[in-house]
Amino acid sequence: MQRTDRPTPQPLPLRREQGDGGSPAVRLRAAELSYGDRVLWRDLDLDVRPGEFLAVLGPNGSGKTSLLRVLLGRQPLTSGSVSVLGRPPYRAGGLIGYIPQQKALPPHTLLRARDLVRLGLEGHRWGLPLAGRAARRRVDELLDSVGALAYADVPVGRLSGGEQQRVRIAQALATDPRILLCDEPLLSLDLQHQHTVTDLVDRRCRAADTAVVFVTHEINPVLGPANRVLYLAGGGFRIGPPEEVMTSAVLSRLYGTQVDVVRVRGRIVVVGAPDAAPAHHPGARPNGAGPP
Ligand SMILES: Nc1ncnc2c1ncn2[C@@H]1O[C@H](COP(=O)(O)OP(=O)(O)OP(=O)(O)O)[C@@H](O)[C@H]1O
Repeated sequence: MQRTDRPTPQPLPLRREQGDGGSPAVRLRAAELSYGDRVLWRDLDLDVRPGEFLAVLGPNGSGKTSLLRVLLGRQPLTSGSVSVLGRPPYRAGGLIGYIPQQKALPPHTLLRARDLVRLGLEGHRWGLPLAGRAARRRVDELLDSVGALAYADVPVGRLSGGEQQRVRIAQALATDPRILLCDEPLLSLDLQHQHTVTDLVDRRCRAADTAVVFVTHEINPVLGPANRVLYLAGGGFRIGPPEEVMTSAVLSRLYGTQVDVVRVRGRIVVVGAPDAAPAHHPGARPNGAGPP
C-alpha cells in the first residue's frame, strides 16, 4: 500500500480576484468578545469573501479559537454583530466545514478513515441519507481529493499525524461547505506535512470558492496562500495582507513591546513576542487596537 503525504503535483487552480462585490461569507461589525472584564478583541470589522483565505495568528489566549466559536454559533459576541452567509451563525451549520483543534487520535481507535468521513457525510445531512453505494462513492471521492484513498480502510489510530489530518479535512469537506474553519490543523505536524495540509486547504479554497478561516501558530506555511492575515494580540488586532501585518512595527504596536520580524532564507521568524496574550481590560486600550 502506498502511503505518501507529498504535495499533490497538479498546479494550483487560479484564485479569483478578491473584488469588493458579492456577499461576504463572514461578516463581523464592531464585534467584541470579552470574558468577564477581560477583552479578547473589540471593534472588529471583518468581511471574509468566498474564495478568500484568511490566516488568524496570535499568541496563546488571544482569542483565535473563540473567534471560530463565534462563527460556529457556539459563543455569543459581547457586543456587535456577526453573520455567516447572510444569516445568524447558528443557521449556517450545514454550510460550514470545521476542522477542530485536536491532538493525534489514540492508537487503539478502531474507526477506519472511511468511517470518519462517512460520519461527516451523514452527521449534518438533512432528509434521507445517501444510499449505501452512493455514500461509499462520495466517501471515496472525498478521500481521493485529499490523497487519502490509499489508507481508506486503515484504522485511523494507526495513521500518522499528517495522514490523520488529511482524513479530518476530507471529513470537514463532506457537506461541501462554503466556509471552512480550521483550528490549528498544523499542530504537531512536521514542516513538510504543514505545507501539504495548507496546500490541500488552499486548493479547496481556490477550486470551490470556499472561504477559509485558518487559525495557526505556524506563520510560514500560510504566508503563500493567505490573502490576508488577522493578527490578534494584547486585546487589539491588525488585518491586512501578510506583508503589511508581519512587520516589526505592526507587531511591536500590537504587543506593546519591541518585537522583531526577521526574514531568514525566505522564512519569517518573530523574535521577542510574548508567548501568551497579556490580559487587556476595558479602559486600557492598547496601541494598535482597531482596524489598520
Ligand atoms: N467560556 C470561557 N469563559 C471564560 N474564559 C474563556 C472561555 N473560553 C475561553 N476563555 C479564555 O479566553 C482566552 C482565549 O481563549 P482562546 O481559546 O480563544 O485562545 P486562542 O488564541 O485560541 O489560544 P491558543 O493559541 O492557546 O489555542 C483564554 O485565556 C481562555 O482561557
